[in-house]
Amino acid sequence: MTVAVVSFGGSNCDRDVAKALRRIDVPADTVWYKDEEEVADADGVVLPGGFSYGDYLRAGAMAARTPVMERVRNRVDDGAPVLGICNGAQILCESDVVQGAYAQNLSARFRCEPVRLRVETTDTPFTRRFDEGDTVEIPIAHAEGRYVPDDLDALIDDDRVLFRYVDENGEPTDEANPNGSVDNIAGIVGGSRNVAAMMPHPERASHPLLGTDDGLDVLAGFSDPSDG
Ligand SMILES: NC(=O)CC[C@H](N)C(=O)O
Repeated sequence: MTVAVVSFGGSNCDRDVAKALRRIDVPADTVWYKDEEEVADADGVVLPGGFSYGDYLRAGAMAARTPVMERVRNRVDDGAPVLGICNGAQILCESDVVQGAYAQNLSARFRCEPVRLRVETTDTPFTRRFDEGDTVEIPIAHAEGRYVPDDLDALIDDDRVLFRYVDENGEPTDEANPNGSVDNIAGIVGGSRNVAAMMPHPERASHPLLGTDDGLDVLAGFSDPSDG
């Protein structure tokens, strides 16, 4: 599986994700957003974190309107694994690939800290290595991370909540919610369960030296399923 990590002007986590993927033997490289054919040919796509176009208008709003997003949408429709991380998640919402929107954190502050997440569904490439209810530690770093779904009931009924922010007991409390996301939602699933959007950064949890490598099991969604 060859993964294209799409770099926009202002992306800043693109090389980190590509490196983390290569650590788990997934061939991955950054692809400039103008190189649309490379995205069209990739087996999987990551929209990485950062501040595309300086977060002007709303975070992700401008990147969502670049032509490469048509290619990303095609890969989603084809069933390829596609992951939006932080700014990438915002871009997926802004382009209506997944439902909902990201608003400013309730604290009105940029929050950069480790958070605990509970795996809410294992029926996605990105969580198939977990058991439902497992918790992982993966850092966040955002100012506009308050997830507001269009239709919360539909998300829940379709089992499309990927992660929730939880406390040390695995409970989705207000204190554990770093940004005021509705129902503590930290990640969601779209398409035919092959596309996911999440605010925490798995590439920042990809080596014991970073304090946790829990994120590698998420990125393993791009590995061949037969590798276990
Ligand atoms: N780390 C990121 O991707 C930041 C996302 C976005 N620019 C925000 O601050 O909300």
